Amino acid sequence: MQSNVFIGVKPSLNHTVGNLTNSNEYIKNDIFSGNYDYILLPITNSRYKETVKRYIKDFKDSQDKTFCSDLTIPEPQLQDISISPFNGGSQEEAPRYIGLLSSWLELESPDLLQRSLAFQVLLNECRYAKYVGIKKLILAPPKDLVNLQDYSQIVARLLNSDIFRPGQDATQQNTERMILSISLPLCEDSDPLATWEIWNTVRKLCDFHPSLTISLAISKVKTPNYVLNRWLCEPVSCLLVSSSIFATNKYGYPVLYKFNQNLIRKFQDINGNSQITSNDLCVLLHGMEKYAYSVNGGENSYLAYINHLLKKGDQAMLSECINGSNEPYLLSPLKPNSENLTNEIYSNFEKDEVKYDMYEKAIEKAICNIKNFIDNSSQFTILIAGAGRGAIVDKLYQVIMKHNIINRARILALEKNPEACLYLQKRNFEYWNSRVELIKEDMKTWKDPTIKIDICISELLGSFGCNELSPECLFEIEKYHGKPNTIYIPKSYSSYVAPITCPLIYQKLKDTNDRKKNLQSFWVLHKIPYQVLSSKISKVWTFKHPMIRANFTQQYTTVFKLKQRGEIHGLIGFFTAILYDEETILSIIPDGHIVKDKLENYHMHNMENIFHTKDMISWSPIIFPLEQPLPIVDDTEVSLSISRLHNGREVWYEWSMESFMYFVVPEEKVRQINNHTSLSKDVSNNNHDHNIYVMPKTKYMGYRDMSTFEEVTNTKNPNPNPNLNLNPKSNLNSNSNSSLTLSKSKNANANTNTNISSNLEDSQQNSLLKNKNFVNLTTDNEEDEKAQDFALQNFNSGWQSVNDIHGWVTDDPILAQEHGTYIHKDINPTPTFNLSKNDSNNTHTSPPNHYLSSPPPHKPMIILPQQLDLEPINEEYISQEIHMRVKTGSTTIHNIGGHAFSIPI
Ligand SMILES: C[S@@+](CC[C@H](N)C(=O)[O-])C[C@H]1O[C@@H](n2cnc3c(N)ncnc32)[C@H](O)[C@@H]1O
Repeated sequence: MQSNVFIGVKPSLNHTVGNLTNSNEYIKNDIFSGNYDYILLPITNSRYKETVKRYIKDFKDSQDKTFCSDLTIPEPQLQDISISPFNGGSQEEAPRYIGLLSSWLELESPDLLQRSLAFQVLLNECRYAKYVGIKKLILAPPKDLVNLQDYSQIVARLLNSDIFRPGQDATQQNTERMILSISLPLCEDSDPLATWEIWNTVRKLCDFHPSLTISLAISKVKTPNYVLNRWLCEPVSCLLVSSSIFATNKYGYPVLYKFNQNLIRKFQDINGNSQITSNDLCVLLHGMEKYAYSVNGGENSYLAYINHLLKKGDQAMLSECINGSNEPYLLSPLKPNSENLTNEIYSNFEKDEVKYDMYEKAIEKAICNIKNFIDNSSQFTILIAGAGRGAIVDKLYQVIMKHNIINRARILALEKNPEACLYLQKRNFEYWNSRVELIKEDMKTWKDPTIKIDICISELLGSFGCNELSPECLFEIEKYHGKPNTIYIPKSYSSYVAPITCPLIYQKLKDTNDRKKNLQSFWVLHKIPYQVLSSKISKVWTFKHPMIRANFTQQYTTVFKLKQRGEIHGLIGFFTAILYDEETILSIIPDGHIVKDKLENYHMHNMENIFHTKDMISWSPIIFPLEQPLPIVDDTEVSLSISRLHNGREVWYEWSMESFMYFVVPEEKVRQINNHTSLSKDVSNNNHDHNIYVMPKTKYMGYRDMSTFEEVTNTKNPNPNPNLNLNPKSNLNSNSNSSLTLSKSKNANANTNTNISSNLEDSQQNSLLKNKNFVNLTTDNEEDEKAQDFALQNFNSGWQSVNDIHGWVTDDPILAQEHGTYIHKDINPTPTFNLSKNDSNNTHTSPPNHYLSSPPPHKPMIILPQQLDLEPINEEYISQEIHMRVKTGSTTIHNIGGHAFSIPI
């Protein structure tokens, strides 16, 4: 098994400028020797930029053309393009490119002409890229966060052009899509989720277009886990790896810090699970020429190192694959009560040795227990309710033989699936000595007054526990065949939920024909990345057997705390089942989560069983999606209501959520508000002065766009959350449900620390590299300490890597110093392929060009709370602060009346 992660390179300027033959040689040598899978090159060069600028100037000067619609930007000429169109079109011959779209364009310009120009240039570049067979294009990030909508509008127009429409093959199946990938840093130092938020905004504005992806620049410092986990859920096309984030090992070879090795490994692991075709991950190396002199092995040693990391990852994935993991999927849950399972499904189930071993253990415990209180001569009856093809019957038979009680045990195997019954007949004859009585019945209607059961064994559990109707099925058995002391295996099962972000699922379901129905149904998701956003997973209900009363309907309301902002795309659902006792528990709750049950008991320690049953593969989690994603800010509280409903014919689930945030206000101010209005009243009706002060304790939320900033500073009452203005006449007004409630709860403000680990490569790279005689990358622990951090101090953030990729450089030393960009005087506008072969008269007459004519686009403006003009805070106020709970959003009630999905009884 291979992870399908590719390696690409942005060739150094030395290679791409100057001697044309050299540049071709570079590309040919490295691509064709199989070292690099991709080369990143600009689609057009600066000659095209000059042509376009001249054209726009002429356009402005001309009297008769004044409308943007009159503007038609010329397509690039041969001298304007950097990627050869002369590769004959055959896949074997063609080097594979990732195209870099022009970064000098002003997508967010207030000048409509500039925006029209930007769109047309990009369209020309995309069209050319499609012609030469490029599948991935990288677009520079927005330069100005005020105008994300304008930037996104151009992106959306591109994506909705025919260029990004997937081709059709002869069978009318979708073929590969062209990918447009926006480059951004993986993490923003001052606000780790800020760049994710930029991406999320653009992606939403572009309506989750399936061709829109992200290319992430890795930084030199450790990315907090919650940020990394967030990105792992996104459609990431490229990891931009600058040479400046490497350190050197004791032999002087470049190596990545342990946390960045792990980061690449995690992306490698998840690659291919994104549900997006033609989006295989590419690790893109760049800037190697800058440090080639500082490392052993020169530029090639970076490539060797990344190759080595990926091979190691492939090997690890191979061993995981042997342990049962497979392809990602999103499936409608099985309904074994109303539909018959196929042979293939049974055989897949039966591979799960862990589950059957746990059943065996539980059965043995139950039989030992029964032996204790039934006298030696008495018989007892054991029923396997829903025996399938007999895997649990096998286990029971083994236990009975082991305890030598075959003459005392009456074994009944009940199954309603006629095909599975054939299997049972065969096994009974071949393996069970015909000691098993087969009953071909539906257990809900099976009534034999002569049979009372001592042990009832079943496996009617879905990913959410009760969703395969175990309660309804077993209740009928209890009613007609139970005894007061019948042992039930499982004896209880519980369902759990947590709010998650899972944009890939939302994107997938949203683009289906029956969007509304699909976004209100529940699904089993396997190996598709998601992130639990809440601090805890909540137990919602438990079914116990015997049930005594037919309480099939359940309802649960709970509150989750969500520390980091994001978007909720649904609820993830898990189950646990106690088969016999605390030692025989099945659980699909992923490890490392805190579980909250109804009694507010928090299980963390001494509850090993609350973690995922090791190596059990039968069940994947379930997702209850949201029809519209619910956006949340930092420190949000989400209230959830979920119900299991039953009308005698069907069972279905309904779910809804509301989000709230807390504002910290001095009690004095609250009293002022109170004097004007009752607190539970709709805020929009209040007309008092909203002179609410923001306490410095309140965590800053989200990046701020400048317009919001200006607005709040003008009023001298800055509100640190751009998503919610406390003035009831503005934002809250739009939500007719908005209400204010008071709580004395404390504001949780823990910040995640980012530690820079100095753990370096500790692996057996030697063996891999033995056949490469130029390099030895091995380090050992002792030597790790001596790792040399050779990169320039300034050059380690993701933004710098993004700048480097897009050639956002300046020759102005002051700007360079200010923005951390390196200085490079000139980027030659000549194309990188050899024109002379085809057009010997062609000369390159463009003037020397500085890539930037305007100040370099660098880091978008991110304003921190310290920079806000806060009112001085009196310490006394802090002791008297009150937290105001403000509703920030709500969903509809999903699947009301079971209209989207229900499970027939
Ligand atoms: C999840 S499978 C488990 C099969 C088997 N016990 C095993 O673990 O390999 C559930 C089985 O219960 C059967 N089943 C579900 N509902 C039933 C019902 N109402 N009456 C009889 N059998 C039922 C299904 O046909 C299926 O074979």
